[in-house]
Amino acid sequence: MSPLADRRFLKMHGAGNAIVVLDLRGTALRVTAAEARAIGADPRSRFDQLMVVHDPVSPGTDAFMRIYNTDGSESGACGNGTRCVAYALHDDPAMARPAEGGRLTLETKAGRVAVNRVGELSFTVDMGQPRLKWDEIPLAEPFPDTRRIELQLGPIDDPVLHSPAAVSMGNPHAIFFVERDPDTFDLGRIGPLLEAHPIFPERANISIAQVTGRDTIKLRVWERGAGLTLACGTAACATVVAAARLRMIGRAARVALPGGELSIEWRADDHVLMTGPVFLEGEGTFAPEIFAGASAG
Ligand SMILES: N[C@@H](CCC[C@H](N)C(=O)O)C(=O)O
Repeated sequence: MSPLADRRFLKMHGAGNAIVVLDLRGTALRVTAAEARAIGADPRSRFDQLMVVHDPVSPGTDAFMRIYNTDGSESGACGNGTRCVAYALHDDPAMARPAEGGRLTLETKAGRVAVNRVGELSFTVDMGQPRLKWDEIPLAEPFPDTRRIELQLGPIDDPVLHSPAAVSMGNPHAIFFVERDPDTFDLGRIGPLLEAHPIFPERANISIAQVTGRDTIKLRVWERGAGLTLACGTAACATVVAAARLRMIGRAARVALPGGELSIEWRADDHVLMTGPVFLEGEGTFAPEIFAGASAG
């Protein structure tokens, strides 16, 4: 029997990105990859990301977050999930602790992020500094320090999809800028091929972005380990950074995703701020039977 049986969770979304929040503070429990897959496979707790809240690790932080994709893999960052965790730590009666009011500092395996509440259901996350040098985003071979990767796409065979920008926001992103509506691309077919392209030994989140104005971008994302999602906060951040570096926009933009809109600002001090909504759909407890056969990591 999994120790997660009957544990309470929150079902939320951030701009359409499906998030489950699980509070494991005060315990030594750790979610295995198999348990994460089992939770995501149950329609009651279906998620794009499972955000597991642990006791803080470093001084000056409020909590440590482990972030799981539907395939059980872990990520160093999740923008939309971070806003959901911040909401839970502020407002959920079972999770909020009086000392946690105001600004929160949350830690992941990729580093710290600071979160400010800017509205009842709206949060701004300081996502930290983007990493742009090729040796800081996992790539299989050394590449010249040019702004884009040259990819041999083979089976994709679409002359428009070439030379993505690569940006790490604590997780790896490859962004294809295109001049037509991202909806006209078959991202469900292209995404898995690119996610697993041998150039990305840790795989990558794949974005198709259209700059629609001086401060507006339309974006669709195939997420590493999760597939097509309605929104991806770190992809929106990475896309604005890449577009600004390519002089396609200024340093701030509203990013329209299928599930909602995020406002991104790449500040002069190099930090990327992401502002967006959260929505609480409900809560539940994990049915013990979903973990049958899910004990292996
Ligand atoms: N949806 C997230 C990103 C989640 C992690 C990603 N799939 C990865 O594996 O890096 C977001 O809002 O940033």
